[in-house]
Amino acid sequence: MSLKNLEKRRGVMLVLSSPSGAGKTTLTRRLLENDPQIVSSVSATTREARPGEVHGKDYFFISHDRFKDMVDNSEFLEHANVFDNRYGTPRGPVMEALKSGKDIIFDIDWQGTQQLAESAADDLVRVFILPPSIGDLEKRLRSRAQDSDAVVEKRMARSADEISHWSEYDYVLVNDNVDATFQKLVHILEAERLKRRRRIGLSDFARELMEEGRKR
Ligand SMILES: Nc1nc2c(ncn2[C@@H]2O[C@H](COP(=O)(O)OP(=O)(O)O)[C@@H](O)[C@H]2O)c(=O)[nH]1
Ligand SMILES: Nc1ncnc2c1ncn2[C@@H]1O[C@H](COP(=O)(O)OP(=O)(O)O)[C@@H](O)[C@H]1O
Repeated sequence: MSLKNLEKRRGVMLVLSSPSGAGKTTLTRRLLENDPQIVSSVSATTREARPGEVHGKDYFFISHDRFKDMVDNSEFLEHANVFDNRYGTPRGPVMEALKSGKDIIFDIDWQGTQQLAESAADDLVRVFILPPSIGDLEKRLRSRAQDSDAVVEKRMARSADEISHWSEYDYVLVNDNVDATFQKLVHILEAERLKRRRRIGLSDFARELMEEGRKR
């Protein structure tokens, strides 16, 4: 057996959740830029695009009617209402990515994470991002300068609710220094990729080693 076969593995479904503004999007972008083995799940949403956001890259920006059709046709792996809008993970691209041995990163809230935990517990790795303080969270939302004051207020008002789900996650990172947090995320992913249950080629490899060992 070649060592190449040993590298075969099931993809990781890496979920990042946090209160809005804690840094999920920043960390996701960095991971995608630095690691060709991971792709991102592009959600569909009924919310308006922010300046600079690209349809099909950041989100699929769709109407409420279209969203409802997709729900009715079971096209979502999970979906939820967040901040008066609807958000959902299209099923097809996730299945394709996992089949081709890629990892896939999801920027979804606690409701979506719970749904994925029901349907794909073995593949899931859940990471919760906390801000160093509520003051920092607000500063980050305002400095991002892409939402109106009213929208920022709404996101801040929902932050405690989102944070209350922190203990449902496998890992919790406090995003104080973004470089340090990113390194921790990379280490989590590396370790999860090495987990025995994901490594499809391992049992054949070990069996062959044992057979050869017994012959000596
Ligand atoms: N359940 C679920 N939540 C999502 C999905 N896409 C985005 N979200 C969550 O919706 C919330 C709002 O996202 P967004 O409007 O982009 O604001 P942001 O959190 O400031 O980036 C965040 O908590 C996201 O994680 C999805 O497909 N499903
Ligand atoms: N560790 C950090 N320190 C300071 N600012 C940060 C840090 N991480 C992210 N930011 C900034 O905070 C704002 C919100 O981050 P973002 O990644 O959009 O959060 P989320 O996707 O969780 O809403 C952005 O302007 C981003 O550049």
